[in-house]
Amino acid sequence: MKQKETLWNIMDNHDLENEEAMDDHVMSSLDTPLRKDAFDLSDNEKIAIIEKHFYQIMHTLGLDLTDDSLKGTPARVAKMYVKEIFHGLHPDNKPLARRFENKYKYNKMLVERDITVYSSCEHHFVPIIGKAHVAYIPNEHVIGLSKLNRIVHYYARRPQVQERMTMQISNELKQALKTDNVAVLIEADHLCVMSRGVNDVSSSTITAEYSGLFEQEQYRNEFLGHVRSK
Ligand SMILES: Nc1nc2c(ncn2[C@@H]2O[C@H](COP(=O)(O)OP(=O)(O)OP(=O)(O)O)[C@@H](O)[C@H]2O)c(=O)[nH]1
Ligand SMILES: [Zn+2]
Repeated sequence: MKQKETLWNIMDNHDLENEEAMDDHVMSSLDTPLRKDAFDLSDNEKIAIIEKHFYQIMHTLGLDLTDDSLKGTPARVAKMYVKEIFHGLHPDNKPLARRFENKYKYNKMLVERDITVYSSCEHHFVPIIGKAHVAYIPNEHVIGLSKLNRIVHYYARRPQVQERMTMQISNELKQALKTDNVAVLIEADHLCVMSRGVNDVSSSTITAEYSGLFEQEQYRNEFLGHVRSK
């Protein structure tokens, strides 16, 4: 209890500093807008602060936080935010995609399709659920297949808009693979569109970024053919 109080004091001081830092975005328009001091707190400090705030949200909604089923929820939500669904906000959690020499001289398209996208809408903090299809045509290098999935997951696990997520994944793949020949297509359902607001459960959102050879119709069509074939 003593330790928790100390952490909550850190939060109160931190909030004051944050107000001053609010407009202090340091990154490019493609980066998720994070403040300079985004990484000053440890994961455990963040969890303690979020837990306190989520307790207040539930309390304000009138929920009885002495109830057996509810009392652990603020801590559960806080841990889930920091360790799971917003895990991709911290650059330490970025997957390492070691490059291997393309020793087979494979110079055709590699497509990794149906990669699960589980993200969160940054406007409403509700899920975005869908699939990403990514492809590249190698030059000198290849990376492990699972790294394609990991790169998608890393950028999905943060508050997002689908367009930025698409561009972030595309840029990361270009850097990791040292080629511009990269395609990214994401099809996703936004719970903020389905379960509230306009309440449309049948629409979905498609975004795509084609670079290098994929700007040419021939390669783009081949990619789309692979994505659509089952
Ligand atoms: N471009 C884009 N918009 C998104 C994405 N996710 C959610 N949105 C939209 O963000 C907008 C936020 O608009 P607001 O008018 O401020 O929010 P709102 O009053 O809750 O809007 P409604 O959803 O129409 O009820 C909504 O139109 C959402 O559909 C996304 O990935 N990309
Ligand atoms: Zn939303």
